[in-house]
Amino acid sequence: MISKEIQLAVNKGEMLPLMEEFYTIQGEGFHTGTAAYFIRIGGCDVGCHWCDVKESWNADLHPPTETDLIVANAANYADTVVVTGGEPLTWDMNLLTKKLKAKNLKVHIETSGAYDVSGTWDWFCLSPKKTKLPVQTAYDIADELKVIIYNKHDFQFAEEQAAKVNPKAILFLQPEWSKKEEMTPQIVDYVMKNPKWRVSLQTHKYLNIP
Ligand SMILES: C[S@@+](CC[C@H](N)C(=O)[O-])C[C@H]1O[C@@H](n2cnc3c(N)ncnc32)[C@H](O)[C@@H]1O
Ligand SMILES: Nc1nc2[nH]cc(C(=O)O)c2c(=O)[nH]1
Ligand code: SF4
Ligand SMILES: [Mg+2]
Repeated sequence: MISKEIQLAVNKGEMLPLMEEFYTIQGEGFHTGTAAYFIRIGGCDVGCHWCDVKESWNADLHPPTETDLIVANAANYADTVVVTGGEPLTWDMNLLTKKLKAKNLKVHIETSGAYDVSGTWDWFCLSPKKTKLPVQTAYDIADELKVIIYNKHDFQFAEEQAAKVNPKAILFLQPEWSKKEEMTPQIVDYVMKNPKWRVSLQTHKYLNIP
């Protein structure tokens, strides 16, 4: 059990359950190949059965960490920070993003968009999930839409999500990692037939980096 004071600080976004932070190369989506400092915040109850970071789900396993400390660490690395999780929008992201931006960092998010949007984002990557669809604001502000393809039906889901997202969003299809042998060729065919989409691969896994 954490104390009432800590719970209050977490509610205000002064502390966040930090799972890990690491400097690496953005592996996915529009900014693939560019250096970024990743902040992975614990806690998610969206429940994707193929989630590649299930250890993040239980927020209680990740120590509430001062937002100021997270920001101080991030500022020592690249000029771009990617906030991910878990589901970062489980928490109030206003203070974290305000403080990161005060250090002149560009602030990106990886999110399912399932919860109310907090924080100010230079890049908003929306990866919608069938189990908990995004809130309207997430569709409105998304810079990229990244749909995970686990089976054939997911192409249909991708089109439904593309119809909901703002027209400026850049559209990506990304194979679910365990199904990549089967689904990547189908994605390649699909993108050639439907060139409004682009292919996104989890390149960090091919590179053996975090
Ligand atoms: C682990 S999630 C964390 C952020 C947020 N909860 C979300 O889902 O967007 C980061 C990204 O990895 C994607 N992802 C998770 N598991 C995956 C898998 N097995 N194969 C491909 N992409 C995956 C998610 O869709 C999301 O775009
Ligand atoms: N290199 C690298 N790129 C990523 N892009 C999104 C990631 C995530 O887990 O949110 C991720 C990740 O875990 N590692
Ligand atoms: S929303 Fe993101 S972190 Fe949560 S289960 Fe799905 S992929 Fe994993
Ligand atoms: Mg990842």
